[in-house]
Parts: sequence; C-alpha cells; structure tokens
Amino acid sequence: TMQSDKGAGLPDKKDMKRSPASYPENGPSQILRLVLQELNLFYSRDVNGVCLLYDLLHSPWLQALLKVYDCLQEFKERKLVPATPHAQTLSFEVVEILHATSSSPEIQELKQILQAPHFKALLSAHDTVAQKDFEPLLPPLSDNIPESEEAMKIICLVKNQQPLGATIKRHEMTGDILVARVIHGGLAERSGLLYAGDKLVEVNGVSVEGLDPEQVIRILAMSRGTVMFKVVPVSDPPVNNQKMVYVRAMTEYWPREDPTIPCADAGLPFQKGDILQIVDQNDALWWQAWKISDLDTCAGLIPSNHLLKRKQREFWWSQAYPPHTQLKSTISISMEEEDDMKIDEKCVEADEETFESEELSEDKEEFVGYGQKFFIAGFRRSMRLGRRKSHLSQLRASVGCASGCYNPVGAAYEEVVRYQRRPSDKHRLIVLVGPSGVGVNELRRHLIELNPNHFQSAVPHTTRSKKSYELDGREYHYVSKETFESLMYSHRMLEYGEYKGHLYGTSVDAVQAVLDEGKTCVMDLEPQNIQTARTHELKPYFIFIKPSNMSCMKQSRKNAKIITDYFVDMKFKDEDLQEMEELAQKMETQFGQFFDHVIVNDNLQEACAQLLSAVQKAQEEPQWVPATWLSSDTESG
Ligand SMILES: Nc1ncnc2c1ncn2[C@@H]1O[C@H](COP(=O)(O)OP(=O)(O)OP(=O)(O)O)[C@@H](O)[C@H]1O
Repeated sequence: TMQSDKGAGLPDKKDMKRSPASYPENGPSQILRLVLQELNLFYSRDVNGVCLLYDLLHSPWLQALLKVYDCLQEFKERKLVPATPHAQTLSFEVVEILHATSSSPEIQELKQILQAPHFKALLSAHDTVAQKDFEPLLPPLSDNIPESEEAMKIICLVKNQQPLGATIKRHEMTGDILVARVIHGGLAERSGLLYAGDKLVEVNGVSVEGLDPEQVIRILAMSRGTVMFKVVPVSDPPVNNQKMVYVRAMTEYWPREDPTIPCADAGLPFQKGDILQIVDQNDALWWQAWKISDLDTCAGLIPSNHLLKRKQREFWWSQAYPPHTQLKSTISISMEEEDDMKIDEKCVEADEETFESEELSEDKEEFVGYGQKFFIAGFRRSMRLGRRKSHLSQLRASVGCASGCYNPVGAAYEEVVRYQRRPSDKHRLIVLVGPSGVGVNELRRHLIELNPNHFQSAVPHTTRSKKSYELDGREYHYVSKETFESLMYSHRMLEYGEYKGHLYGTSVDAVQAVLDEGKTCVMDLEPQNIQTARTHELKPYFIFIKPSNMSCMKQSRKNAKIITDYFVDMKFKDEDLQEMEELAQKMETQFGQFFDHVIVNDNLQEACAQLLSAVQKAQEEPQWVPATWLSSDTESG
C-alpha cells in the first residue's frame, strides 16, 4: 500500500504531456517533484520524520496550488501588445483606398463595416488603450496663480432618487461647511471621490460660503440627476483599515427616538439580539454598521459601545428602583466618561434627503425616554399552589443574585463569531427558557423521548436523603448541605433552590457528564440564570418557548392541566394564560438578546418538530456565538 500511496499524488504522465507549458523547468511544482523523488529514497530507508514531510508535500491540495501558481506565473509573462497604436488612422486610409477602387459587393461590405459607428468607437477605444492615453486633457495652468491658493476638486455625482450617503457639518471655529461623514455603501462612498473632512466650496455652482448647513441641504434637495461639488479635499483622507467586527446587540436602539444622533435618517435601528457587522469605528461616538440580515442596503449610524452604554445608564438611572449594588458604579462611571461626550460634534450634521439638520446643544444631549423599559425586579413566578419553581425563585432572591443576576448596563454590544461545531467537538448544551406553564417540560420530554440515547437531562443534586428505590446518580446526586453550598458559592451550580427545607439544583458538572458521553444535554433554565450558563465549555444554545396569542392558547390548552404539587392538576384559567403572556413578554424584553431561537408553542406537534429541527441546526450548522468562547478554546488548547 505504501508504494501505491506514494505514486498517487504525483502529476501523472498524461497530464504532463497535455500541457508541458504549465510546468516550467524551474517552476515550484517541478522543484516539488524533484524534492519528492529525493524524499522517496529516505522514505524507503525509514528515516525519522520523513514520512510526515513526505505526506505534506505529497498532498493533492499543495500540488494543485503549485500548479495554479505556475499557470499564473506563465500568464504574467505573456503581455498583450497592440500591433499598432493607430488603428483608427489605418482604418481611414483603408476606406480612402476602397473609395478609389472599383466597387464589388465585398468592398461595399468592408466599407460599411469600417464606417459603422460602433466599429469606429471600438478602434478609438483600442487606440486610447494602446497609447495609454487615459488622463483627461487639461488646459495649461496660467503662470500667475497665487502660491497660497488651495487645490480644489470638482466632483459630479449622478443620483437617482437615492440619498447622497454623506452628512455635512459646520466647523465650530472657521464656519466652513465640511463633509462630516461618508456612509459606507452609499452613493458618495461608492464614488470614491468624497471624504469626511472635505471642505465644500460650491454646490451646483452656488458658493456655500456663509451659508447654513440647512441652506446647503436645500440646494442639494432641489437638484435632480447630477450634483456638482467643488471641494477642497481633506489633506489626508481617512483610511478604513479596521477589521470587520460582528456583534450581537444586547439592547435595542431606535434612532428616531434619539435626539442626539447626528442624523436620524442615517441611523440604523436594531433590536436586541440582532447581529450587526460594524464597518467603521473611526468616530469614538458614532459607528457605522450593517445588519447581517439586510446586507444590500447602505450602512447606518449606531452609537459606539461607549455611547450606547452611557445612554443605557442614563435610562437606567431614571428608573425607579435600580438595585443598590449597581448605584455606585453608575455614578463613578458616568462621571468618568463625561469628557468623552464633550468631544461630540457640536457642528451641524445633517442628511440631505431629509433637509433637516440639528444643532446639538448641551441640553439636547440628555437622552430621554430611551428604548424599552428594563424590567428590574425578579420575575413574579406564579405562586400557583406552591410549585417547586416558585420556591427556587424565592430562594434566589434571598441569596441576592448569587448565580449571576443579569446586569442590564453590562455591555451594549457583544462581539460574536461564527461557530461551526466539528463532529469531534462536544455537543452544545440546549437550554429551553419560557414562562411557567408554556410547555417547556412537555417539549423537553418529547425531545428526549424521540431519541433517549442521544438527548438527555442532567442529573440534579439534592440534600434530601435517598429513598429506598432511588439510586445515587440516577434520580439525584445525594450530597450534604455543605457540599451543595460549596458548589453554589463556587458558581458550579447553574440553577438551585430550596424546597421543603432541602436544596435542589443542577450543576455544571452534571451537564458536562452528559456532554462528555457524546450526547446532547437538554435542560430548562430561569432566564435570570442564562448568564451563568453562557460559558465556552457548555456553549449553550438558548431556545425561547413562548405562548401564542390568547385565543389560540384558549383553544390549544382546552384540555391541558397546569401541573401542580397538589394531587389535583387544574385547568388553565384565562388569567393563567394572561399571566403567561405577560411573563413571556417581559422575558423577551429583558432577555431577548440571548435567545438563539424562538418557538411558539401553540400546536404541540408543530412545536416539537420545530424544536427538533432547531436543536439539529444548533449542532450541525454555523451559529453566532460570543467571540470569547472561541478564544478561550484556543487558549486551553
Ligand atoms: N402545545 C400544547 N398544547 C396543549 N397542551 C400543552 C402544550 N404544551 C404544553 N401543554 C400542556 O400544558 C401543561 C403545562 O406544560 P408544562 O408542564 O410543560 O409547562 P412548563 O412550561 O414546563 O411549566 P412549569 O415550568 O411551570 O412546569 C401540561 O399539562 C402540558 O401537557
């Protein structure tokens, strides 16, 4: 097998005969062949390490790559040169001669061809290229230009109903009208002619000196078709060599509700959980980004991480009862960043399409009524008949967010990367989240029943004593209160609570144990505990289960029972469904950014099918995950 193996990757003789030109004598693929022949000798002598090198050099991809390289090299040598740079003149001469000769049908035809406009244009283009005559002809400069005169640029842009994709502002000191921003993917940017910092001198022949930005915008608005700018180009146009960054929006943003945005029309609205591609971070306050779901529009303005965090904090501050633990940091951070805001453009910046421009004044910077309302207090679990979960929540409240209570002013954007699980990687933890009674357990049970060898729950811990028919590690891990508490305080518990004086909870290790067996662990979590589970080791995928609208729910839950601790399960009442809907909304508002997928549990069969497909996609298809998950993977090897 070794022999035949070795022969397999070498370029075969047939290949070589067909195109000898693609293997120049000193070309890398020729050299590689010689090296391989040489190595072959060592290979047969079993020299240490040769095998590895041989296999590498032998690999078909490397050979193919070198072949491509050789071909490209060859074409690089071959340059096309025009036979004459004056084809047009030649053509005229031929036509002259043809006129003088006696006419035949062939001569007539040739004359027609040579005189046809498109043929003439073709020859003209040929000559232009042959003579490398690309520059426009400029009239000679007059001798008496004052030294101090600024170089100007005249730019013509043809706009077809579309916005210019640039904003202007007035320079605070000089009063000049400057291009404030060029939006990525917009008309101005695509032209490659207009840069942020360019000084406008004229628009459509009208001098802008002494004009308000609003007046400039009015001139622009009146122009249809071609717009002509005379500009003094910025001395060093900004180069955007930043790498593209993808982020998940951890909050929502509505530019129209933000009085501080330099231009609301250029703003990019987004919702929690949207994945954005940030294309420009040159400005400390306003970045440019695309939504990856909507890549064919031009980019929009979004607040920078800093700015958005500040906006969040201001809103947070104005809320009634922020937990006191966060008050201190709120004050210190906002004071620290006060200076940052002062560098904001005080100049007008406006979009020409709206004919609006705003003077940003100090008092206008205050951000009022921003975004949604944060839901602060822990969710009121339905205290329906003292179900175990309500005890869990109570305990959690008394422990005081020990398991990572979500800090709403944490991060504005979270950097994300595409993660494709390799077959050798562990499965991702599947977490179902949803309001009580929506069917989280029902769906989880169905999924596990579909393939119990593949889908599994984690074995919970408890401090209660083992019953005779139970097995340690099957129903529960039975541990002492001390052990349980040490797991709790070392953050090894994803969720825990007290019930009838005993502690219950699910540990990270119990989940790991399922994943280590090559299985998919499926669990449900209270949304408050999402953050605890979001680690690179578990790479959880969160599926939000939500109720359908009231009338559908009334119908589909007609015969369903609320599962209680009492012996009698009760039917869903209208207020149960109402409460479920409200709770679902609150969960989505506060935690929506973490949900990778949302399933409406109306018809059970359909919801089950959707769940199965979502779980498969989570494991098999690329998904956006926090960038830190993958960087910590490489760190740990
Ligand atoms: N799509 C559905 N159609 C009809 N009944 C359903 C559907 N989904 C769940 N149910 C029923 O609703 C009841 C509550 O479901 P389940 O116990 O799974 O809720 P849950 O979200 O786990 O709530 P909790 O966390 O409070 O236990 C059960 O009786 C279940 O059979």
